[in-house]
Amino acid sequence: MKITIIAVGKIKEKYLTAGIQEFVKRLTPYCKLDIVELAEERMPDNPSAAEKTQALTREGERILKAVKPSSYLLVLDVAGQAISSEQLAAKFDSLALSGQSDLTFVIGGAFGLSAEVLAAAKERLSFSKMTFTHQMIRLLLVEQVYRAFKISRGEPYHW
Ligand SMILES: C[S@@+](CC[C@H](N)C(=O)[O-])C[C@H]1O[C@@H](n2cnc3c(N)ncnc32)[C@H](O)[C@@H]1O
Repeated sequence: MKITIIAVGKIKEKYLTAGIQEFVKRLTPYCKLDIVELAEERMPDNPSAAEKTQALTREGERILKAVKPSSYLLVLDVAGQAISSEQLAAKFDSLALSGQSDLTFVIGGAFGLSAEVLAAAKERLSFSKMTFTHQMIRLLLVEQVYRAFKISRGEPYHW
């Protein structure tokens, strides 16, 4: 399976970089994983609602350009659908069975994702009702992708 994570913004915390790298390494036998990091749009201090929307729209255009049209697009969105790790594993399996082995996950920046990106997604996934930083959610995502492969293969992990 080929998995691409498109993420807006850099990881600045060393402890998160180390955690993400660990799961990227662990995922090597299970999938080909690419992380595409896009720059955050510049925003004035205390942006107005219109300035935020404009910046999100520009960011969204760059995100959508980076998504391969044939890839199955899942976006991470606080207001999306909450699913279990087992359901994520089952989703990977059913997509692979249906011939879809190219998935793209998108993580938004500090102000979230544009309406266009949300509308383009096949699925909007929520990791809980709580909001995480874009840096933290990247670690959570790679761990959940790893967990999904372990579940799907019936391999031991910290259940
Ligand atoms: C700091 S959050 C953006 C918060 C923004 N106010 C919003 O409502 O989208 C940055 C990105 O992290 C991801 N994210 C943060 N918390 C999440 C959660 N609980 N579930 C899914 N994605 C989350 C989303 O992709 C979001 O665009």
